[in-house]
Amino acid sequence: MSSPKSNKPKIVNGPGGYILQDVPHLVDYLPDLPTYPNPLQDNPAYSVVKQYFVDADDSVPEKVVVHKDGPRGVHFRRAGPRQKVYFESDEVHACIVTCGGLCPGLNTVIREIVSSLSYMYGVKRILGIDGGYRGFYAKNTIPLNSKVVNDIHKRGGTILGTSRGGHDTTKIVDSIQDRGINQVYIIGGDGTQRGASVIFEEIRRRGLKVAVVGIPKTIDNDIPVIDKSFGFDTAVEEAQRAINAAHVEAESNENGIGFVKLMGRYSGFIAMYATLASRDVDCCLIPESPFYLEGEGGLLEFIEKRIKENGHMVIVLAEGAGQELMSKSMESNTDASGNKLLKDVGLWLSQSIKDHFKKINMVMNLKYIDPTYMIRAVPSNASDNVYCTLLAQSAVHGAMAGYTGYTSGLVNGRQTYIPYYRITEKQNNVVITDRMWARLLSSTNQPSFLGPKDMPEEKKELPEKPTPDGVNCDGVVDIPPVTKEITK
Ligand SMILES: Nc1ncnc2c1ncn2[C@@H]1O[C@H](COP(=O)(O)OP(=O)(O)OP(=O)(O)O)[C@@H](O)[C@H]1O
Ligand SMILES: O=P(O)(O)OC[C@H]1O[C@](O)(CO)[C@@H](O)[C@@H]1O
Ligand SMILES: [Mg+2]
Repeated sequence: MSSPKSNKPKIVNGPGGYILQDVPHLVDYLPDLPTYPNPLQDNPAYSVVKQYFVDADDSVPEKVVVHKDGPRGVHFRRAGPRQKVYFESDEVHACIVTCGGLCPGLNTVIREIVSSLSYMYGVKRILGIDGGYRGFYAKNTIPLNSKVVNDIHKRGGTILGTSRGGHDTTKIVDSIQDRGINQVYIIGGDGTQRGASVIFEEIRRRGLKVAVVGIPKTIDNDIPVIDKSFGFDTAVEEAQRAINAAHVEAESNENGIGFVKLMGRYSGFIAMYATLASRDVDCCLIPESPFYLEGEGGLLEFIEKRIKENGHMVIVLAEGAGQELMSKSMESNTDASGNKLLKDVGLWLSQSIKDHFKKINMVMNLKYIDPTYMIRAVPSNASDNVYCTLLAQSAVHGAMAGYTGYTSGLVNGRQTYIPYYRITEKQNNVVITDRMWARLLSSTNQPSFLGPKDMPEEKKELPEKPTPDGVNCDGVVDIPPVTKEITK
């Protein structure tokens, strides 16, 4: 058994400040692995496609907006099939697991991983892990094939079941090893990808020929680097139904307020995009943008003004917004994964608004709509289905090509392989000093509820300054990277 070589990030530096934040490969710690011709070269569907195989040097830039004299910046390895593969078809024993909260498109991703493995690479042994990470050691597995998954994309949820908590690395890797699994596809959010990273490290430590692949899932869109997560568009679309209903109710009642609470624990993307899409919303409240209720410039003053002007209004609230305003006595707990369990800000804020209008003796009709789970329990829409298909196919191509320890993700419209540390190092949040939030503020014509002096310093997006050696590492972890120079 070979010993692991290095667990440091693989960084390749090139001319003009080019940086490739590369992903691990099985040969990093198993250097003598044999390769095989990719079976796709004999597949009639692909043999007609010119340049179907991805060039080994293809990479995708993280940032597409550049300055004339700026460095070329960070790049990720382009996803797709390679000429050579590191697994023979009948050698592959794959498994798929889904973890964390539900998200539209989970079943599509499962279906497409199974289809890609079966139809493109002739793989016959694929297992579903039942009920998230703990399913590896506490439950029976579910055999998967093209027939079993044929129409699952039409259903919401995950046919494999999901859970929070239960990540016992040793037991999970023991189970992988005992079952002879050599490709692990892990679909989940930020917590899940952290778990995948730990599993990968343990597999590398044990020197196993096992590819560990993450597929990012989160309707909150809180995973960094990627353009957006699958299911997000579907969730935003579904939220429109609630906002429409809120608008109809608000318009039809005297001084009506339609009030919609949407998901978004720490990141308010769903509320922001649902608001931008709808145009019926007068006020959007998200966790990243603090607000206050009472007094000049406060939320209640704004609501009163808008009602007096328009006779009705619609408010969209992300569940994580305004948590700090609620009584400290309303204790919050954590879930099995350690995520903060939120207090119900929707009910609390509805009551506060009602109390305010009672106090000023003004008629007001508030209708509170909480579609929380409805927006994530639906099957994915057409565009998310296509997205899920590309993600799943890319994930499979990467594992077959021997890459491991990566998340398959869309960056600037291209499929890429992203090293785990970039996915887990921080959370994706709405930057309220960014143009997108400004666009929302001008669309709703709501105040920011912040004076310029209150602007959180750390949220200000500073122009990127090159590091002294002329390259911009943009938050790369502080472990010294394994660096290689490209000279061409
Ligand atoms: N730091 C970590 N190390 C190992 N495992 C983790 C870690 N964080 C979370 N996990 C595991 O990942 C799984 C999913 O985590 P979590 O419940 O936070 O959901 P998630 O993947 O972030 O999805 P979402 O938040 O979008 O619903 C859980 O089984 C949890 O035990
Ligand atoms: O009730 P559950 O399943 O823990 O999920 C709730 C959480 O899941 C999320 O949708 C993230 O997946 C959050 O927005 C929400 O707070
Ligand atoms: Mg999460």
